[in-house]
Amino acid sequence: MNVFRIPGVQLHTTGALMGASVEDFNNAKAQLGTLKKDPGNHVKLKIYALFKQATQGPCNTPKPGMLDFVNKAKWDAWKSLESVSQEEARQQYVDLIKSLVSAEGPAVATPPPESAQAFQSLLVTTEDGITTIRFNRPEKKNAITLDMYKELIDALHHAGKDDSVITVMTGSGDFYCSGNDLNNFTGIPQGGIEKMAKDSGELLKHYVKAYIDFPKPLIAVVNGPALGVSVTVLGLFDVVYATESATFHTPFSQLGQSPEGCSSYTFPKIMGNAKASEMLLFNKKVTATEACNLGLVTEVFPDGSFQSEVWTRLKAYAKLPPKSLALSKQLIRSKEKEKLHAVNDAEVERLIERWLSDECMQAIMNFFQAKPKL
Ligand SMILES: CCCCC/C=C/CC(=O)SCCNC(=O)CCNC(=O)[C@H](O)C(C)(C)COP(=O)(O)OP(=O)(O)OC[C@H]1O[C@@H](n2cnc3c(N)ncnc32)[C@H](O)[C@@H]1OP(=O)(O)O
Repeated sequence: MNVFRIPGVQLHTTGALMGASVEDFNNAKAQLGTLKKDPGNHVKLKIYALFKQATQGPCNTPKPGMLDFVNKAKWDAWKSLESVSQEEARQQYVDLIKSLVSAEGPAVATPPPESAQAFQSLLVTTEDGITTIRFNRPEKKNAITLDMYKELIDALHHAGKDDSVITVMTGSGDFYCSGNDLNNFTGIPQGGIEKMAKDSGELLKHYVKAYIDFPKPLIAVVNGPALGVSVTVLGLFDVVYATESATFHTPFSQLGQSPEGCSSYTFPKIMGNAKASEMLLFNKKVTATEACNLGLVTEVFPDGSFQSEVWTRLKAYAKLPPKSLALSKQLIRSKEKEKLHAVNDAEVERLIERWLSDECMQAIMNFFQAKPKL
């Protein structure tokens, strides 16, 4: 029995684990004991929670008392992963330990690999020639906060320059991403609501620009339902693989908003005006198969074999000549880059007006007053 002792947190590593990569999991566990630097309480709690979720599944112990701070923090961390499958938790555990160990790499002059950057709401790893950017707020269906937009811009910037061959975006837990975090528009900051809308517009413009200008093959692994801005930017990906239970929903008019992510141009181009209008104007939620028929999704896989089939394929892609891939992608995308930037500017300008509208404010209040979900 190995015990990795963190003050107040003990991980006893016994018992059989589900799934095929017990060896990876055990290796990660062993590597945990070699860490030289304390990764901090936030990361330690995440390690603890992922370990429990991977080995025992959803939290099944009674909630500790309020004054039992350490055990309550551990309980909350584990509980927050209740929608994460054991297989997913095990993968995240392995990914997180790898990123911590690679951050400590050999003490040499070269900076630690970009993939080692620890983000608050993302899990970014580089392995087998693939940089994976994983939305990592499963307890909030991977909704994107303002800071998360900045982290995603940063992660894409580094992925575009690191030594990986392709970049993959996917989600933790049972959702791919539920789009913009609607809390982004609730607190009115200093400078008032106009400044908030303008600043959000600038942030969104840079966020979408990061996709337009991304230099390498960018692949979405849509592991569950996708909403809003996580759907609209799919038109800027090179390949979109989806599990059969995934859905794609852009509830803009319901929220008093308007399309972003260049979808006002890419969706009609991909699927025709009428089908694009059903999604972007009339809030039609489509299944993975329907999205594939529309051309938004490249291929749909059975839920049971999705992860293994897709990652086997992606690892094969990552063995291809990197410069040929990047330069061919740029050839395909360069013709429309100017147009896409102009569309992004126009969409952001419209959204700034929408965010200041009564329609939008009322729609967001409705959401938080627990009106029927979208
Ligand atoms: C810089 C600014 C850029 C802005 C760019 C604009 C983009 C446009 C968009 O993205 S529009 C789309 C926005 N997204 C939504 O409107 C989705 C809202 N969420 C829902 O409808 C539902 O939560 C759901 C369908 C995604 C999932 O429903 P389910 O019943 O399965 O789960 P819960 O509702 O209980 O969700 C679990 C907790 O997660 C919180 N949450 C989920 N999505 C969001 C979100 N987008 N924003 C904020 N919070 C979200 C939900 O509130 C629950 O939290 P709780 O456990 O604390 O209650």
